[in-house]
Amino acid sequence: MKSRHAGLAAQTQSVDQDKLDWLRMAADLDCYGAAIIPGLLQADACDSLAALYGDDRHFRSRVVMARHSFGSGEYKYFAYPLPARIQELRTAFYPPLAEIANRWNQAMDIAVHYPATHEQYIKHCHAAGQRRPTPLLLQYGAGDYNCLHQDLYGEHVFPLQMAILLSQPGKDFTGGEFVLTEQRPRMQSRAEVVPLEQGDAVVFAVHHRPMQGTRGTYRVMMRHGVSRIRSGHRHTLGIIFHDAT
Ligand SMILES: O=C(O)CCC(=O)C(=O)O
Ligand SMILES: [Fe+2]
Repeated sequence: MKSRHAGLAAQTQSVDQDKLDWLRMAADLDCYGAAIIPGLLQADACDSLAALYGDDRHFRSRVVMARHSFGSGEYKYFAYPLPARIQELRTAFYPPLAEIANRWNQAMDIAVHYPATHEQYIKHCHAAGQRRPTPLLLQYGAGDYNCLHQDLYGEHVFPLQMAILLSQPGKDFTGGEFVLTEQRPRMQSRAEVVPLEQGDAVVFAVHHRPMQGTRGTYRVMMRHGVSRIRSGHRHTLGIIFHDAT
């Protein structure tokens, strides 16, 4: 067990290893469907990523959430080539998350196996017509919110994704909590609020995860969203590992 998780950490060399506790993260993902990575990005890195929002050369499209009843606020999908830091995060986090995803698929009896590297995985997406990049920057103002949803963009779904809070709660904005819900079969939904500081990442299940019950393993449906921003502005970087049709 120990060596397997040491192996996980060794694969994310371009991110600060001291910040990563894969044993805890894997356990949190198994128990709650989400895990926090405290202080993944420094404040200046957060600020410069958030500042990209105004420069349309980095993006392939802009979505005004209210137009699609997704909530209120807006986001932009990055274009290829992704900014270096984002490409690096996507590549570095994929291998350890693929190990967890493969373990989950085994537990849920799903016959899909994720390859070891993101480069290999994205080739599968592209071959299946999912060629458009999905990393995104989100921007919310006072009164905005993000409805509970799942980021599915085609047949190929990598079951874990990551969001990094780029703004500072209490200073840049108030409200705007990251929220997850889980729907267990024939049971009422449970909500989980994920407390994030600026630069923290949350890794979470995209659409479902296995849960050990008394009569075996079952699938829990997961959704995520953001509660209403009470004041100020909030930016998030979203890293989704599959591409879109
Ligand atoms: O703004 C947030 O915290 C949520 C972003 C989101 O929905 C995503 O990254 O997929
Ligand atoms: Fe999302």
